[in-house]
Amino acid sequence: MNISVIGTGYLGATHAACMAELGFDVIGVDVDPEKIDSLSRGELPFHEPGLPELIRKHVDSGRLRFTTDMSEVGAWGDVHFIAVGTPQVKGGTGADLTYVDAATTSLVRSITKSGALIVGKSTVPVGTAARLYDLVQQQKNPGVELSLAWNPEFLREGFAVEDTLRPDRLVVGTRTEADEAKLREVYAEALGRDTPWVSTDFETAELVKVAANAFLATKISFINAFAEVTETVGGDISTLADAIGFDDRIGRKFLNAGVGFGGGCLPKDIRALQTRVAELGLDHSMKFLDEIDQINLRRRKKAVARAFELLDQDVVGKKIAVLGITFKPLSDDVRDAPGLDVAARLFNAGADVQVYDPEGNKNAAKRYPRLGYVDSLTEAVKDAELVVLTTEWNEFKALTPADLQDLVAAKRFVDARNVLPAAEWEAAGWTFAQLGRKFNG
Ligand SMILES: NC(=O)c1ccc[n+]([C@@H]2O[C@H](COP(=O)([O-])OP(=O)(O)OC[C@H]3O[C@@H](n4cnc5c(N)ncnc54)[C@H](O)[C@@H]3O)[C@@H](O)[C@H]2O)c1
Ligand SMILES: O=c1ccn([C@@H]2O[C@H](COP(=O)(O)OP(=O)(O)O[C@H]3O[C@H](CO)[C@@H](O)[C@H](O)[C@H]3O)[C@@H](O)[C@H]2O)c(=O)[nH]1
Repeated sequence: MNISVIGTGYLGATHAACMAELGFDVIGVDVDPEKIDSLSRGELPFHEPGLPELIRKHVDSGRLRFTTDMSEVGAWGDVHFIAVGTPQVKGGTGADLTYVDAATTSLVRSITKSGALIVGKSTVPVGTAARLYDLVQQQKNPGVELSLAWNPEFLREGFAVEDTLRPDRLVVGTRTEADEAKLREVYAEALGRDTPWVSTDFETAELVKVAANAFLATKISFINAFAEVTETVGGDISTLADAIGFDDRIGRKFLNAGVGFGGGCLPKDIRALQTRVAELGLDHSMKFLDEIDQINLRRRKKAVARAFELLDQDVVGKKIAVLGITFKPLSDDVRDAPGLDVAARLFNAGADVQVYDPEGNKNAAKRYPRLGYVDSLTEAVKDAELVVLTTEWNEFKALTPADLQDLVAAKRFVDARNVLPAAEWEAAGWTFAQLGRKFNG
């Protein structure tokens, strides 16, 4: 079976390489020639653990190729996955579907192989698959049988390869048994490992994806709302999370309080869901997600407020080291990253911000070129009046007071991810603040 993947970003490049790993011949298609050049050389243009090795392996074996020319896959592919971006629309809160629409239209026009199946993987508002199904039927070439299915993706950046090869569930929305059977064939190896297979209609498949992300976002903002309370009355947010997490109906995962969620998925997906549901006339059903968003955004302001408190409300000209700029560890992705937001706010307030992230500096510099970027933790913290930890890379989680005390100008630390032992830092003479703990100055 020949497989094409349209869109070779974080999702598409991973999916293409993993499909090759499962034994298929794969072509990845993208409109970005630089991305395609890099992938064709076997080089991954972004950071994702384990993926460079897989891309290299299958480019070398000849099983994986990349092109900017859609017509190459039209006569060749049996299954075409759509993995292009669905970012937040500029100036609004809904999903921008122009890339999905453009990719589908140009793909459909190029397909000459009858019996091919187009499979949407991008995260889309409910109703998109049905609309695209009609578009496919209207625009397909004469004499060509073509169908469409929706197969949302649940991979996490940082674990993308593992999550694709060993997914915790597979969800497929189809309109015919033949389409479902074809997708079973694609995923036969994963299913051999007892992966739950959820076969459903288009609408459920689309909604499962955004429901999962909305639930995860809600869990994070739930604990962060309690962090606002413990910051005021005292108490320890991590102990609270541990204690409720022992109840396996609740579970401890995604209850880490801190500077909140970011990335290319959770923030835009909860906004797009609310927007879509309101469009459908159900203004109130997802209104709570607005509060989830607001709680999350307040966490970034709180991290900045803590920095101000530690510097006696005067940040102008003060050197502040910001450790971690990506939205989470093991990724170079800075889309809607809380750390980058915090760094930019401190810079805009007049601080001399020096950022260090093991993988994210390059992407962050494209968005905020005026921040200072350095290549090591040591350079970032040297002579700093304040250190702010915003992404919990292992390198930062392993820090001890002794590592920094001779480098900094003043022993002040904001741990905005609550990953360091506060008592130890305080005992070593640091003015040490976390989110979700009362700060007594
Ligand atoms: N990043 C993740 O972890 C993840 C996980 C699950 C689902 N998703 C969803 O997957 C989709 C893609 O996300 P991403 O993070 O990979 O985005 P991305 O921005 O990294 O990649 C999108 C790619 O699509 C390409 N593209 C745009 N228009 C195209 C066209 N007409 N033809 C061919 N290529 C085109 C872009 O050049 C880009 O390389 C989104 O809907 C996202 O919500 C992402
Ligand atoms: O307890 C927690 C857990 C996570 N986060 C933050 O939440 C964000 C998102 O984390 P995560 O969900 O691990 O990252 P993504 O790679 O964006 O993955 C999410 O978004 C993807 C795209 O839709 C989905 O496929 C995944 O299932 C879903 O977890 C990050 O900023 C984390 O720092 C917290 O603040 N506290």
